[in-house]
Amino acid sequence: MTSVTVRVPAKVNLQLSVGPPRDDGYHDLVNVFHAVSLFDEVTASDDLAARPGDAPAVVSGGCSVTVAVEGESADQVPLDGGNLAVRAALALAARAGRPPGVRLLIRKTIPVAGGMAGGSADAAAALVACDALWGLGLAREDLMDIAADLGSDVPFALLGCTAVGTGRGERLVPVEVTGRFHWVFALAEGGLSTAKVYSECDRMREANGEQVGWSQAGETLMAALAAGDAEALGGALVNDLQPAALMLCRPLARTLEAGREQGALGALVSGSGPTCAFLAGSADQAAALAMALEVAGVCRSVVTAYGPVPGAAIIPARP
Ligand SMILES: C[C@](O)(CO)[C@H](O)COP(=O)(O)OP(=O)(O)OC[C@H]1O[C@@H](n2ccc(N)nc2=O)[C@H](O)[C@@H]1O
Ligand SMILES: Nc1ncnc2c1ncn2[C@@H]1O[C@H](COP(=O)(O)OP(=O)(O)OP(=O)(O)O)[C@@H](O)[C@H]1O
Repeated sequence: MTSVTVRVPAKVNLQLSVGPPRDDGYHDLVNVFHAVSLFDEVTASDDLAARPGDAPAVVSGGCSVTVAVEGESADQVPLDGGNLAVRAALALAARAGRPPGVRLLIRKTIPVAGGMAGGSADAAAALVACDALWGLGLAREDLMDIAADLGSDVPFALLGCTAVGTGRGERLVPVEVTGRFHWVFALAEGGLSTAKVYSECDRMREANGEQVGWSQAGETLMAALAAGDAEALGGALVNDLQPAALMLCRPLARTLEAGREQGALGALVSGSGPTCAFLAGSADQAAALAMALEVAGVCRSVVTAYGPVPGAAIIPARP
């Protein structure tokens, strides 16, 4: 039996500027992605023998994919063709002369439907793992193309670190960052649908008669990243989806306020939410802030992480 394990990070959006809805239903973005040290792992193996308790295999074009999920909110992750990692394996197989199949095991730490691109991360990890397992050796650009078809956040999960995404968020330019930034994430009860948050954003803008102008990556934000200046970065964080996420999930306003009161350098909803992200000045300050948020009881649970970290990468086999 041969297996390949890939570790892949979550993301937080440092700037998420959302344009008007396009004809295809998507929105043009200026999306400053930042990969943080909260990781899922995806193991791809060629052991295709059925095991008791297996979900039915998803078969397409002669390729059979079985998936199992462990860890954070595993019961909320689909085990059928709706699983993004399964879709990734099948998309790669279609491109690669249809290998017989793969068994995927996903170990989740990234919150499900939390605005931290957990499903996208698993899709990116499955691409890298299956590419290695099947000995395809596809070029990064080819994996990036397949990733972009799977979802707007998937290419960034391959790339990692910090990058500006335009278009749907799939066209990426890496950003130079000095040092390491320390984050606290307040995980919420339940999740938010990304599509619903975008439509709520459109609805609120229309109701408020808001005109949406052209945007670019913020100069203060870029300078803060280049200088490794956490205080400046905290003041420059922007998320256009935040009002919509707060409208759909009212308790988040209190979570953000609690973090600000406890001295966070910046506080915002991560992507489409409902996870809230807080920037701290050091690892010690992040630990203290995490403790204070736990005590305040304003969320389901709290985790700390740092960024930037690299994108999906193979890790050595465990003995
Ligand atoms: C909110 C973010 O996580 C920020 O990085 C992303 O923009 C969402 O990326 P994602 O989850 O990979 O989203 P996709 O799977 O591509 O699209 C899901 C849904 O989100 C909406 N969507 C997504 C990306 C985008 N640029 N405009 C959109 O309007 C669309 O309704 C789409 O049907
Ligand atoms: N491998 C996967 N892990 C988690 N959810 C998945 C996966 N595959 C499919 N899904 C489905 O996708 C939905 C969104 O999950 P995900 O964790 O990717 O959300 P998200 O982090 O809010 O995404 P994003 O930040 O990219 O908008 C889930 O409710 C789940 O039904």
